[in-house]
Amino acid sequence: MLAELRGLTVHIDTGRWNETVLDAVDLLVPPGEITALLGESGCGKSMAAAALTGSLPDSAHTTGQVRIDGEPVREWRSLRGGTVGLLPQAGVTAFHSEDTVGAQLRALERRYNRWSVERACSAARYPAELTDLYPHQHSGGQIQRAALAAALLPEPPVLVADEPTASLDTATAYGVWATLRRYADAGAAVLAITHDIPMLASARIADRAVLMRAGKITATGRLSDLAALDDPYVRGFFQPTAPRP
Ligand SMILES: Nc1ncnc2c1ncn2[C@@H]1O[C@H](COP(=O)(O)OP(=O)(O)OP(=O)(O)O)[C@@H](O)[C@H]1O
Repeated sequence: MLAELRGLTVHIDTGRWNETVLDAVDLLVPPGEITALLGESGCGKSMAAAALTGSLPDSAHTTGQVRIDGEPVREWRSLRGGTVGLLPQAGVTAFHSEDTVGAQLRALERRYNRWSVERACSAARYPAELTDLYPHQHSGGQIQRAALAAALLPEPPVLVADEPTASLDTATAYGVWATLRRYADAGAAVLAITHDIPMLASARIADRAVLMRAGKITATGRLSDLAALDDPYVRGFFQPTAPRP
């Protein structure tokens, strides 16, 4: 399934301040691939994820389209979870607070009848012995992996992972990237938002990378092609010692 943003502009107006957070963004997330979305903090990556997963804030005004397999999306409720899965940047927001993570994962297993809880937890590197804990009793990295398990359970053909490895040690992060790689190899369209460029580059995990700056897509290509660009903003991502302009 191909997911895409077409000419998507998102303007946020909270009444106290307003800002254009996405500016005519064209973004392709093809099946069978991991597309890495990179860019400096606050440039709009999570907003692009929210647009693809139908979870923009109420204060957002949009123009342009979100398309799944070429068809403009009008009714998000029918797509969420089963068709388009989201691993949110703050994993704890994937759960409600009143029930254990295990109970919530089992509810997803029953609802979608796709992956088992055991399979999803193992793929997400989430330790099964934690399932009796409530969401707030987890560490940041633990709840992030629980949220990945929750996102995988419905086996969505499109998976958006917002900083899937941000709170993880290197070995666990590598395991999570390997899972996302296998998930894409099985046919899913995966969009991974990340600052974990050294891991992406060394393990050749992503098929393509898309670079954002101030709400706009500024470059798209293989990671190695982007790394070779003679642009100070781009170089800042690949050579962390160089100050960004
Ligand atoms: N719920 C919200 N309501 C209003 N504005 C928001 C909301 N969430 C984010 N923004 C604004 O949208 C802009 C883009 O934020 P976004 O979260 O997409 O950045 P990001 O690239 O994902 O950053 P980071 O790498 O730090 O997570 C920021 O200026 C931010 O202040």
